Amino acid sequence: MLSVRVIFDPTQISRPTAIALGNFDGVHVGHRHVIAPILPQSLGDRNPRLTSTVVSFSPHPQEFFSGKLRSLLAPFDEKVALLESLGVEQLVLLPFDAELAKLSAADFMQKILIDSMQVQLISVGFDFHFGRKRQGNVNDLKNIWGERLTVIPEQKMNVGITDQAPVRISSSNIRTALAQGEIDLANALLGRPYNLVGKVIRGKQLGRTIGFPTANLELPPQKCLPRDGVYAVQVQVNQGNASAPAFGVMNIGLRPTVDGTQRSVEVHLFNWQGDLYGQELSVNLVQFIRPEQKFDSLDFLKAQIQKDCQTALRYLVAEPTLIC
Ligand SMILES: Cc1cc2nc3c(=O)[nH]c(=O)nc-3n(C[C@H](O)[C@H](O)[C@H](O)COP(=O)(O)O)c2cc1C
Ligand SMILES: Nc1ncnc2c1ncn2[C@@H]1O[C@H](COP(=O)(O)OP(=O)(O)OP(=O)(O)O)[C@@H](O)[C@H]1O
Repeated sequence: MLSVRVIFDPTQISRPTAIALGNFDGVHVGHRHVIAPILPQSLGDRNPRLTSTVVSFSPHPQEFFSGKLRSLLAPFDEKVALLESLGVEQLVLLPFDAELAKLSAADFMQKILIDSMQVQLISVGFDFHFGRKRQGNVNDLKNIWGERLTVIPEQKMNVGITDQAPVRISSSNIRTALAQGEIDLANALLGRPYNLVGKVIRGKQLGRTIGFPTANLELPPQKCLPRDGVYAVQVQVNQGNASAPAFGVMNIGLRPTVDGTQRSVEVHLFNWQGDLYGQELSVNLVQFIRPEQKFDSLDFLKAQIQKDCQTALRYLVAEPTLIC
């Protein structure tokens, strides 16, 4: 597979281009509909010269205006890997600054899309807006690109078994589902299990004293964490070029029983022996089991973790495959 080129400097853009425009945090099911028309396999023989390109802003406009970092479903490395797995050839990160924020919709189309990127084909979602104060919309793009513009209608999903209204597939709805521990919903909207990838770092090493050693994960600072509590998880232990699958339980939280003050993300792997320090774990969330609690003693905590492991195992064996 070709690796995706990441471009921060607009003079380096490989052009002419076929582009999908947007932020694409998490590269969820809706995003994949928007990206599909500009992938090399869709361009085919009709447009062999166009570079398949995703265009986002960096920093995200909300970060620029608020001065605050957003929490992300897929921080930079993860986003690049996800786009690469789809077959995207180029990710252009337009530097969002005061000057770009001031560009009118007409100037954005002329200076950025036409002059700088030589855009031949465009795909966007129905509600895409651009230019100063978000004044530009799909009609403005249509006036220039005509039939060469694809507008993807709103993608929704039926979830649950009752007569609930379909849910919009959006990064915001996935973040909300994670914050509420609704892992089934988050995973359905993403089209894959929500995943935490991090290096194993040293904890207080108390876990082994209660019979449940845990691998403490170091995650990218902007990674969106789900609700604090205990989860059933599928894990890949990445050791150099090899990787080994495992089941386990994960706790996210402050660990009030041992007077923890910093939020930690720790995983206990079933039937695992050996040191994991420095190795990378890729953890798929399968099911939220319970909120974190303060126990009166380590013995009570230990008894509860034993029950958590049994509960997790029931969910995990019911999962058809181990997808990482
Ligand atoms: C499945 C599981 C559930 C846990 N639940 C709680 C909990 O409800 N309350 C709590 O204070 N700590 C909880 N913990 C965290 C333990 O306190 C922690 O693993 C232990 O203190 C070891 O920490 P260490 O890895 O820093 O040594 C849980 C850990 C695991 C693996
Ligand atoms: N459910 C959807 N249906 C159709 N198009 C979508 C959908 N979600 C996103 N898009 C489109 O995908 C592109 C990237 O959008 P963006 O990343 O802002 O999406 P989002 O998931 O709605 O994010 P957020 O929830 O943070 O607003 C845009 O062109 C947007 O219009």
